[in-house]
Amino acid sequence: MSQFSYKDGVLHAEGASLTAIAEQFGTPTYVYSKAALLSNFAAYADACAGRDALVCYAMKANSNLAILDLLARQGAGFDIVSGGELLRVLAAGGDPGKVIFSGVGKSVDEMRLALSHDILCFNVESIPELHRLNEVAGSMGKKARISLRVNPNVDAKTHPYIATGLKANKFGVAFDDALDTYRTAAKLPHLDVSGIDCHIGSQLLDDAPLLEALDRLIELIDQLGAEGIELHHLDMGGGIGIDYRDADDAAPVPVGTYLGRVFARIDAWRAERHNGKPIKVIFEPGRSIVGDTGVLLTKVEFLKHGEEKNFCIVDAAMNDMARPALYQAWMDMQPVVQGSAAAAEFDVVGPICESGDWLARDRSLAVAAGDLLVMHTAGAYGMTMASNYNTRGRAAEVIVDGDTVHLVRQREKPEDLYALESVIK
Ligand SMILES: Cc1ncc(COP(=O)(O)O)c(C=O)c1O
Ligand SMILES: N[C@@H](CCCC[NH3+])C(=O)O
Repeated sequence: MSQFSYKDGVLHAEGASLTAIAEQFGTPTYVYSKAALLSNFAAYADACAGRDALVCYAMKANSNLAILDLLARQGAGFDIVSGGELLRVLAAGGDPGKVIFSGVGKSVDEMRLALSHDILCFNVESIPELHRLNEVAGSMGKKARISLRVNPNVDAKTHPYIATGLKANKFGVAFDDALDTYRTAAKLPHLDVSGIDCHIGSQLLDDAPLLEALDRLIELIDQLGAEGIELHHLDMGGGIGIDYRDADDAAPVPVGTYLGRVFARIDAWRAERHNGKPIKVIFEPGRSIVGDTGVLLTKVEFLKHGEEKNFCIVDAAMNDMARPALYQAWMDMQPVVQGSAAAAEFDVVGPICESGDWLARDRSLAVAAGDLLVMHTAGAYGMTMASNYNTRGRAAEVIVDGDTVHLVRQREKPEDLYALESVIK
């Protein structure tokens, strides 16, 4: 159930009115619902109950410390892609023993940091990375647990910029090279070959491609087992999509249904071909944990009636939310107060000097200058992809818990944005 709903014509996040939040904290502001976050995580935790499974939240989707802290307290692990993300997990009190490290370009320093905190596993994406990790671990007198990210060459049927499991993508080890790469890994003295993983793309509404990828991973686990290379975990990556409320989109498969299908396949395989041996299952969801927990609250600066189009110019921009500009993503917009003006068709745009600075196109909106608008389903890949383009400070972030609103990130002040710079004397 959405935690964002109208009460007496005013949009609320849980028990807090978005008008009051804008008055207190200004705009643009990301507003998250704690109840929505906990309920999304519970969908994964419930489906994993009683099983050897771990949910490693892909924190690139939203890495605010308060969100990490709430998830860590629910038992979440974390999927990280940089040393900086590991530092955030530690700062939020997360358990490094539940951290997996993904990404194609891990640096020596990042490997050292992760090894010094004894993370659960490195998801390795190439042979040169295997050698680098082996050397770094050796120099520290450690063994690094690794899994290979295998590219199952499955079409995820999502936007090309967020599909990752095709041969043409930079990610993972090619399926046909995987056996050889495992053989190489197994010979390296400072690596402990522990698992296999894949991640075929993001915002998948159907789980069929994910299950196809699972079948391919299982095939490899069988082949490796026959050579004496025993794997202890299987990591499905992230990818389950969410409902952006776009009427053109199909409904996403529910999380519980998807996980149920994964476990059913794994159980059948273990019973029939794996001699009942255990295998831990890891998931790396990002968007489906945080996407619908947040809105971006913004104010209308001006309405501008052009020759061909009407523009609703707001104080949020592509630096706050890049998804429309980057992927032509459709994000739902609604006024905070219902019925303040007659509806007209607008492009909702920001103040940045780029024609690509738009948040929504061709939308019927009943708004006047000075009104508040929200962009829905903005909790994932919103704030984490924000920038300071045009020397704009990034937005504030608040979390609503019942009728209490907690400021969890202050608005950046423009005068702080050049603090690291200096002129040549
Ligand atoms: C390796 C990896 N794991 C997990 C995720 C999280 O994906 P999603 O937000 O679609 O669940 C991503 C991002 O697509 C990723 O690259
Ligand atoms: N940033 C993308 C998703 C990419 C996921 C990272 N592998 C989005 O906003 O949809």
